[in-house]
Order: sequence, then structure tokens, then C-alpha cells
Amino acid sequence: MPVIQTEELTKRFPAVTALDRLTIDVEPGVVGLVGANGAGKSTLIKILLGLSEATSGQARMLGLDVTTDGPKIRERVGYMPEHDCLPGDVSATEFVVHMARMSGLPADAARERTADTLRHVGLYEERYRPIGGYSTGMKQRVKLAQALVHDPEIVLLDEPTNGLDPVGRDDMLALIRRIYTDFGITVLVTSHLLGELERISDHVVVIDAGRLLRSSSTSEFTRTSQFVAVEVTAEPDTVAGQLKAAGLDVVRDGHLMVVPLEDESVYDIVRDTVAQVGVGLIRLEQRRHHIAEVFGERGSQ
Ligand SMILES: Nc1ncnc2c1ncn2[C@@H]1O[C@H](COP(=O)(O)OP(=O)(O)OP(=O)(O)O)[C@@H](O)[C@H]1O
Repeated sequence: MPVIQTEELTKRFPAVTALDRLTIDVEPGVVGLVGANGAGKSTLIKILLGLSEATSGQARMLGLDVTTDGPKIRERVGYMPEHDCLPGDVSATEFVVHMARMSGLPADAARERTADTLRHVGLYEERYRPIGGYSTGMKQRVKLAQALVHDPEIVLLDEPTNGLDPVGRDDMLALIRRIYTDFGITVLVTSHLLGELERISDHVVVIDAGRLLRSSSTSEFTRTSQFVAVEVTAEPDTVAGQLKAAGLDVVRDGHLMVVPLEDESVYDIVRDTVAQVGVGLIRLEQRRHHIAEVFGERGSQ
């Protein structure tokens, strides 16, 4: 059974549509939710947690409706927010025990689970020091610990590698993978870096401007996702618009346009579109198949 399901989920703010008829099914495992900044990742997480109301459409977690079953969902779900939200003057132990109690654990169980969880995230030695003196990586681990302490069935991790250096990033990614491998807790993890999610996810969901670009298993993704890079002499915006109108999922990457190569007809569509707009074609070439290509992250991983 899918653990997270959305159907035609839409969230409109006055100036922007953050989610646009998003339909996804998430099975147990590590699921990467990828999109550029502003793609709608945090909005989706907030709706799933009942912190924000959808404009239309449906969302369910663990089979429960997010609009009517909020309290039941929150008992069974952990959440690691994106931004720093930790009190600086208490220790990791005090804070995580408090969060465990908030989730309904009795005092003894809360202390026991806190010690176990802080050990798991690698903060055991420093657990009595005030959080204010922690490094960014340590703070991210405290946020992760409070999301896990009540032994949830799913955790939603919003940009957990934000602000970390390459070593800290690798450690955090390994930790996230183990949440599912060691404890069977399903993980929905967001990032704007596709390459890092490719490494740890069983399944990847890509969204762009609130729309679903792709949802498939990571192995399927890396095997089949081939892209064509298109470069034109002028008017790239017009060409991109026309390619989209022709049904292609164009993603802009600086002066390039990257188009999934669904089949050979893509070449014909690009050639005809460029001719119609009346500009020259500098480049039309097939790219390697890393999911990072979707948002042009080459060289950043
Ligand atoms: N409370 C709000 N009021 C108005 N617009 C909002 C609000 N929250 C988000 N948005 C807009 O909705 C869009 C999606 O934002 P969201 O935070 O979900 O993106 P994201 O993929 O999580 O990106 P980031 O990694 O930058 O947080 C953005 O254009 C954002 O400006």
C-alpha cells in the first residue's frame, strides 16, 4: 500500500501556484523529492503534515486523510524542518526528551529513546552540551533526532543536507539511508541536488514549478533517463515555450534547454520548432543519463 498518496493536489498562493495538480504514490523505502528552489517541496511537506491547507485535491499519509486525521498522522510521522529552529540554551538531551514527551512518550521511555536516538545520529558524546555551541552539522543531527525519537513510521526530511560541507553531507546521507535499512522507517527526503538523492533513494520524484516531472525507481531513472541538450542562436525562451507546447518537458539550464529523450521523434520536434521560430541550431546532442541532468547539476557533485 502506498504510504503517501496525493491526487490532483493543488496549492495556490496569490502570486504563484506552488503545487499544480500533483499526483504521486509513494511506496515504503527512501524516496527522494527533488526540485529547484521554489519547486514546491516544502509546500507539499506542510500539506502532508496538516500545517498548510491545499486549495484543491487530496492527500493521504498511511491511508489517513491529511485534512481530517491530522493528530493521528502526527503520532506516526516525524518531521525535520528545513530552517534552524532549535533553542540554543538547552542541551540536545533536554530538547529531544521534550519533543519525545510532546509526542506522548512517558518520561522514562522518552529518556531511553532520546539516548538511543542521539547515539544513532552520532551525538552521544556531546548530548549534555547546550545546542547553541553546536556546529551546523550537529544541529542538523539534533533536528533529525527529534524527528525520529517517537519511532515514527515515516519521516519527512526537508533539505537535511543544507549548509553542510561535503563530508558532513556524506555522513548525513549515510545516516538517512540507514533510517530505512536499519529501522524500516520510510523516508521522504527533499533536496535541490539530484545527485545526492540518486545515491540514497529507492525512488525519485522530480517536481518543477509545482508540477510532476517524473516519478520512478532510481534504477529505472538512471537506466532510461536520457536527455537531449538543445542550444539555439537566439530566442531560447520562445523556443522553450514552443517545445513545451509541443508536449516536451523542457528544463532550462542556463543557455541550454534539456529535454527528455522519450523516443526518436524528439529530434524531429526540436528541429521543426527551431525552424518555425526562425533561429539557428547550435547544438542538439544526447547527454549522459544521470538524473542530475534534469536540472543541470553537472560538476556540483
Ligand atoms: N506562505 C507563502 N505565501 C506565498 N507564497 C509562498 C508561500 N510559501 C511558499 N510560497 C511560494 O510557493 C512556491 C513554492 O515554495 P516552496 O517553499 O514549497 O518551494 P521549495 O521547493 O521547498 O523551495 P525551497 O527549497 O527554496 O524552500 C515558491 O514560489 C514560494 O515563493
